[in-house]
Amino acid sequence: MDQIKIKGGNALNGIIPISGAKNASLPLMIASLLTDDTLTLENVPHLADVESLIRILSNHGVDYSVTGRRQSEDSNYARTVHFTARNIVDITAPYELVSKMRASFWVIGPLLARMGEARVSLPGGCAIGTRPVDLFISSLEALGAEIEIENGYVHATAKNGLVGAHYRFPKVSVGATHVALMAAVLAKGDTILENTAREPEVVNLAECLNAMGAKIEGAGTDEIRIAGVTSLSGARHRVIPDRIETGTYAMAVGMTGGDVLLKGARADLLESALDVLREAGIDITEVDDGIRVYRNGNGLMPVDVRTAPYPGFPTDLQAQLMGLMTMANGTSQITETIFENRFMHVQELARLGADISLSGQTATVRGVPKLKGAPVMATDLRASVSLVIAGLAAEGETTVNRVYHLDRGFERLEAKLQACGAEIGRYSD
Ligand SMILES: CC(=O)N[C@H]1[C@@H](OP(=O)(O)OP(=O)(O)OC[C@H]2O[C@@H](n3ccc(=O)[nH]c3=O)[C@H](O)[C@@H]2O)O[C@H](CO)[C@@H](O)[C@@H]1O
Ligand SMILES: C=C(OP(=O)(O)O)C(=O)O
Repeated sequence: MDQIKIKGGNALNGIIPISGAKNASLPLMIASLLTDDTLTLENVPHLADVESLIRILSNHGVDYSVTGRRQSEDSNYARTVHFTARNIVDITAPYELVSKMRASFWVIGPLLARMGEARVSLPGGCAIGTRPVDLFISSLEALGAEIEIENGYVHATAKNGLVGAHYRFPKVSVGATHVALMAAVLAKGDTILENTAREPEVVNLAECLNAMGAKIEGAGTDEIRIAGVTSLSGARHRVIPDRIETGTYAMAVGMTGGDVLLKGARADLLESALDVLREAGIDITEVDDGIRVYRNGNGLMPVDVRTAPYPGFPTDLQAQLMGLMTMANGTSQITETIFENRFMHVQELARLGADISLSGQTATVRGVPKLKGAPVMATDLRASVSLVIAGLAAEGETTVNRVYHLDRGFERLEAKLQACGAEIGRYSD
């Protein structure tokens, strides 16, 4: 199993290209199930989750092809991928595939809308919480689906098609918003969805669906209105830059000091996180081709933060912020409000010398003057990268085990950091 080894202490200086967003790519790829025409997505990152979803879509009968880099593209890696779901050959998403990646459950929306039936394995919980699917079920039922749960599978049917409805989510959910949106675009009549997630990835999906011929208004607000259409066509659409990768590297620079251009990043996608980093004393400026992050030798200020749905501080940056605050000049309080168990990184950061205590959903982080390298264990995607951030500043060597978690969501992490002066490498044991 691969390990990442880091020799801490080097400042980061240079350019880090920001990849296409994992959490935008996944729903966009799933949207290809809604049409028999080709959906072309630009700026799709090379990630384990993208590859897993390609396997799931292939099982439903989706063909895909990748085209090479074009003259206008400055990244060697961004891919343009074409997805064609000419014929859906299987409406079942089996346990073996869905259990590998939660977002694959989302195929339930387009399969139901296009085929009138879907049978999708329950995704189950994961290291960060129980993650139920009740909101997916109640919103699809509102659109006229009949749903039964049998043998670990959600079986949804709408033999005469879905019907537009007025539905209010009792709780904000990114995934359930994506799915209800993808289902409602092909429903008969109008749908109003209230208390919807406002995440930029929802906006990116709605723009793609509109380019395919859907009639959606209000994405990015808490009320989305959809006028159903009978069919969708293909389209060409670009995946937005990854705001979580952006925030992660900004925090890495905050941790080590240095001066880095996050090339292609969009500040408007993560204002609340950038505000927190400014409060911590990191210099952040929006420039023509991205975001410049700079910190000189001054210490970091502590911050108090609560995670919240967009536009609040993202839960997907909570672990990284905790890594950063381990070396602040004072005590920070970080409260997790989205997932009940997203603190697996606390004990691993403690192995590096961090002083963190947990009470309920709040972590109190007392800054220490230095961290010391140690072997640590990655437990989930964002927890893993918080250990990398801490390792970049720790004295001596940090070995991060189980790095397959990182490969789910960070494209070429070691190469990007090495290019800015970090001593970091991957080894197989
Ligand atoms: C692939 C992807 O985009 N994943 C993101 C997505 O996950 P995901 O879409 O799974 O997260 P949700 O927004 O749905 O979850 C928010 C909260 O709602 C709860 N919930 C959700 C659905 C449901 O039917 N019932 C229910 O109770 C969840 O357990 C959680 O406590 O948004 C999360 C919150 O920003 C991010 O951390 C994930 O990175
Ligand atoms: C929690 C995440 O992903 P997922 O919802 O796929 O588990 C994440 O991207 O941080």
